Amino acid sequence: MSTGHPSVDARAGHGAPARLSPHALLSPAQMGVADRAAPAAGVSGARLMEAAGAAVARAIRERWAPTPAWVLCGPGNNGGDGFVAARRLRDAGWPVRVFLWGERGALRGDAARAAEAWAGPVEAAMPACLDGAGLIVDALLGAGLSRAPAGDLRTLIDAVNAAVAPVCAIDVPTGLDGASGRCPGAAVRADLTVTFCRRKPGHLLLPGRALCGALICADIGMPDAALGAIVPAAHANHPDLWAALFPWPRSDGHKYRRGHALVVGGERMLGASRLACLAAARIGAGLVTLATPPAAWAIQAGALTSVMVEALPPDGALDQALADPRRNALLIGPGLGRAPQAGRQVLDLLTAGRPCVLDADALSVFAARPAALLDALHGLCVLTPHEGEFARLFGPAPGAGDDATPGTEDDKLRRARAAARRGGAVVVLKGADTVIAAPDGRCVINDNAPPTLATAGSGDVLAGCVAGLLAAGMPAFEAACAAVWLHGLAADRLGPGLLAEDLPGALPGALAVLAGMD
Ligand SMILES: NC(=O)C1=CN([C@@H]2O[C@H](COP(=O)(O)OP(=O)(O)OC[C@H]3O[C@@H](n4cnc5c(N)ncnc54)[C@H](O)[C@@H]3O)[C@@H](O)[C@H]2O)[C@@H](O)CC1
Ligand SMILES: [K+]
Repeated sequence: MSTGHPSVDARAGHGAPARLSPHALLSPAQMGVADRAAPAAGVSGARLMEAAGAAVARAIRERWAPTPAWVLCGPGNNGGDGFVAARRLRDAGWPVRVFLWGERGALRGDAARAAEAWAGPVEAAMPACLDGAGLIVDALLGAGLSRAPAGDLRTLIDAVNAAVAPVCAIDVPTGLDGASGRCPGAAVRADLTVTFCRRKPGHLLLPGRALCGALICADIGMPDAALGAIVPAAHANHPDLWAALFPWPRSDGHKYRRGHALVVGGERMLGASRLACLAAARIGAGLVTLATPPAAWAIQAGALTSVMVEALPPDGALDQALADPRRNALLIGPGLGRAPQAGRQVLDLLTAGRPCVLDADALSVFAARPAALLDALHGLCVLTPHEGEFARLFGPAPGAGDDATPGTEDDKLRRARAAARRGGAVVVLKGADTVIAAPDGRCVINDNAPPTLATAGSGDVLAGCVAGLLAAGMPAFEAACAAVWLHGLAADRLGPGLLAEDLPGALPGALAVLAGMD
């Protein structure tokens, strides 16, 4: 069994099923597979549903003081979880009312039994029923979303969102596609979402993440054997995935052993390449050299202290800069500009066959001829495009109004994975929900980046972080995951008001947190 992250899926022992990483993200369809496999592994669906509803009731009681809880149940097992949660809250002394969207007689299996066990009144769900609620529990639809909510359901969702009471969603806010994070219509906005067993990509990808509110993933006793054959849709970024490969300085090391990053800068936006250089040095490269057009040399040399600055020849040729093989990681893009020689420089760097980061203009300069870049990439390359740069190379994202079928993963995961496969390189598709994809199909979603990172120059810092870790010897995919995580943590520690130039100086604090996680 391969999960894409063998390093994190430890074997429990001889003959025991593999334990799926807690950072694995399972699509709703994969959760359904586990659900159906659970009884054969000794855990019935009814037991899972009881554990799920109990976990919801527990999470609610931990977050809110007793208040009238109105539970909206739908026609499937998500509704069944709602009936269990309602019973558990009532048993704890809370005032509870249950409203069903659909016919009572249409409930089946475990959900029907959960409704029986509730043994209380079940009213019809309609928008006016929300009056008087102190808390709304959304158990309308979960993993079973099969099309855009319409008609009555849409009206009900709108009413939930208009109500003043806080909302706890079971599994996913109704209307959210757990596979993609997209909402093919209206979706509930929750304050708390309680999901089960493992998170889904849609809990981390936007807009889904923003609809979930606080997220709790509860253990409901899913047996390992039921999860064993599943290859996760992705993983959530976490040091467990890459910390074993993190290139901490060695006590017997010297600066050359820590690697030498070469950054190729341009003639304008000089701060961009400086930010990248400082980040590369802070995160772990032993030496950093900035190769710059002659016209910018004096300014760059005057502004940088621990980074070496050298002038390129007037035609921008890189043979001299690349002559020293100890310059083992290359970065081009920040502040590069789109002059004709920029494209040639990018291709020359790729020809060197060394670990290489391509960012910003190094990508955009190929907008009119993406194949020229994509055919030249190799497995040691990391591309760090934002959505605009990505679209120039790989085509536009589906529009916001696009009616993707739920569960088809027509989203950032699919696009990043396809781009990585096409280029044969690691792709970091940036955003508040950055996705890192490898050509072999591994995919990681990052969720620690604060919105304050949306500021000029933060991408240059990220590109420098990746280059610094490549120079220090980390493999490309793990270097990209580590850089994105440390970049997010550094920003988070700075808080509001951060400028990109604060980030390199905040990396030591982020590195200290990482070191303390061992
Ligand atoms: N390990 C697990 O995954 C567990 C899952 N459980 C629950 O089971 C849920 C999944 O149950 P189901 O597969 O029954 O799915 P749901 O309960 O989400 O709903 C399925 C029903 O909704 C209908 N439907 C879907 N989209 C619709 C739309 N847009 N408009 C109108 N009707 C629509 C379907 O036709 C189907 O009848 C999970 O979300 C979770 O809450 C728990 O009971 C226990 C364990
Ligand atoms: K729900």
